[in-house]
Amino acid sequence: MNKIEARNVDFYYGNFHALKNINIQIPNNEVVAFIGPSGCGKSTFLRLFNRMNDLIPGTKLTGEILIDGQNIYDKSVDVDSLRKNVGMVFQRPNPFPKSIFENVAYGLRVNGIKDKEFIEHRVVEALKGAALWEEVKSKLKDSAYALSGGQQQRLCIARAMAVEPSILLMDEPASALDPISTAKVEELICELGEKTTVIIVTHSMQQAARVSHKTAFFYMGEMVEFDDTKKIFTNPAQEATQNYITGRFG
Ligand SMILES: Nc1ncnc2c1ncn2[C@@H]1O[C@H](COP(=O)(O)OP(=O)(O)OP(=O)(O)O)[C@@H](O)[C@H]1O
Repeated sequence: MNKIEARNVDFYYGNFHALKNINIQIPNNEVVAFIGPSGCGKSTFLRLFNRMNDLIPGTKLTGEILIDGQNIYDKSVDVDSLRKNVGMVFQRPNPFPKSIFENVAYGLRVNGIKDKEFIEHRVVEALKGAALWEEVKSKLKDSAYALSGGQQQRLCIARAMAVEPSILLMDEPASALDPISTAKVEELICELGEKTTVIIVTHSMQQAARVSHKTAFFYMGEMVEFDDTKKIFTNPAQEATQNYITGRFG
């Protein structure tokens, strides 16, 4: 079964038709990149997978989004549990005004976990998984704001991963980072993709090529092409994709 499937998805902000009849099937434990020019709908589509667009008034969705075979817009779906299973990392690191430790423990506490040892274990594992442990192990009680931007972003990844989501959504996660931090985050994405389905929106085609197994190209609200990343970047089926990857527009 596919991990994520979109069937005939249309999405509107008021009268504006932002996504047009999107169909996609995303397998389990792969990294998928969404690319395309600014305003083509990548982030809008990404946010449908954890129902983040529900928070925007005047929006309308038709069609279905299935995760593990279940339509996540079904009335019976509990949105909190959905968001626990579908984590998200944003463009700018957004740590909470709390200690490094408490940032990562946050999701566990919100989920009602009280076992101190368990929480400690999970926090350490998540920080190690986010390749941040060595840099922060001696200052777990310090404010997260004392970290660099790149460290804060890895902290946000650790925070998202601490509750063990099976899907991680990343909206331009490295666009605010320097090249060294970007390389660390990219390495992390490759590792996470071994046990998590990762969807990453990126403006960097090099980044998409480095981290993803599959790539979807969007243009003006449509998904023009979805295929193996190698194919998209070497021999795309559509002329619009070819034009975009060769820098003829966007
Ligand atoms: N909250 C909103 N209200 C109204 N229109 C919106 C809203 N968010 C996005 N849009 C519009 O929907 C379209 C798609 O936006 P979206 O942010 O999904 O594009 P994108 O491909 O992620 O762009 P970028 O690469 O610049 O982040 C754009 O035309 C945008 O102006």
